[in-house]
Amino acid sequence: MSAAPPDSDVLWARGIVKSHHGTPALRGVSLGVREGEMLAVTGPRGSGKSTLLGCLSAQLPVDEGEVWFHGAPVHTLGRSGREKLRRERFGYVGPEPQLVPELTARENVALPLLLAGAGHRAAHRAAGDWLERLDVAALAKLRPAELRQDLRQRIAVARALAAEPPVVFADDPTAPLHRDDREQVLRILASAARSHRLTLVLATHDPALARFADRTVRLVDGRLAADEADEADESAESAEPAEPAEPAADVAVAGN
Ligand SMILES: Nc1ncnc2c1ncn2[C@@H]1O[C@H](COP(=O)(O)OP(=O)(O)OP(=O)(O)O)[C@@H](O)[C@H]1O
Repeated sequence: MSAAPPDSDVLWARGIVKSHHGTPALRGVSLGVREGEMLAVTGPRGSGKSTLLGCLSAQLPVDEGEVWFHGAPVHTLGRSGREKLRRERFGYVGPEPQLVPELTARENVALPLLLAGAGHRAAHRAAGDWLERLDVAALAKLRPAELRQDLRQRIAVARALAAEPPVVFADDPTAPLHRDDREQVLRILASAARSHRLTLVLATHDPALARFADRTVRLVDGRLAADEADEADESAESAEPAEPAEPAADVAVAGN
């Protein structure tokens, strides 16, 4: 029997099972992500965080279970449907900055806007604005090979946000950054998400970074830790909109 996803959830997953070449990575994960929410997925190395983000962001097909985006099934899409969904609706920042080497920083950031149909001038103006927000405007004309990895990552963050997709996935996005820079980049991600009402799903094994989120779920060995699993099961079974998340007491980031 299959209940419909709650209207309040922009992303909703039930019973996701996923293995990599026979190695189980997710063993039945159910959760909902509310619109405009910043959700942190924490857990030790190898607990399945990247795999979960891969399944939610339509990069990886699930072996079993369901993934829904705005009430439409993702788990039934083929490769090209998933690619289209990713291109048009999702932003993604991985642990390694992946930029197009032939393009300048500004061209890299403008790319998703151009693919979304923006005009050249508007795309480049918006790209310049995002580079400025990430404190890398001075690097606009440089190519990735001319830049340090932490600076490339700032550009990758600008690129993920530039087209203001409804959902941004950030998989350990601060990994290549110096400790002092991590908080700043996280703040920029969080404040961009809040001011533009983007939904942000952040994987990190650093609890200090998870405090930026509205809500945290913890994966252990491919499963949600007990309290979160209970909550997710209830939500999946009842298909009722869940209560708004209580922000953690130490959430330090304000709206903008
Ligand atoms: N491409 C792959 N091929 C084989 N096994 C994989 C692959 N990707 C992940 N795994 C395995 O799946 C499990 C979950 O990995 P995953 O990368 O999702 O965890 P993670 O919590 O994101 O880890 P980390 O914090 O180190 O990034 C681990 O046992 C990992 O070794």
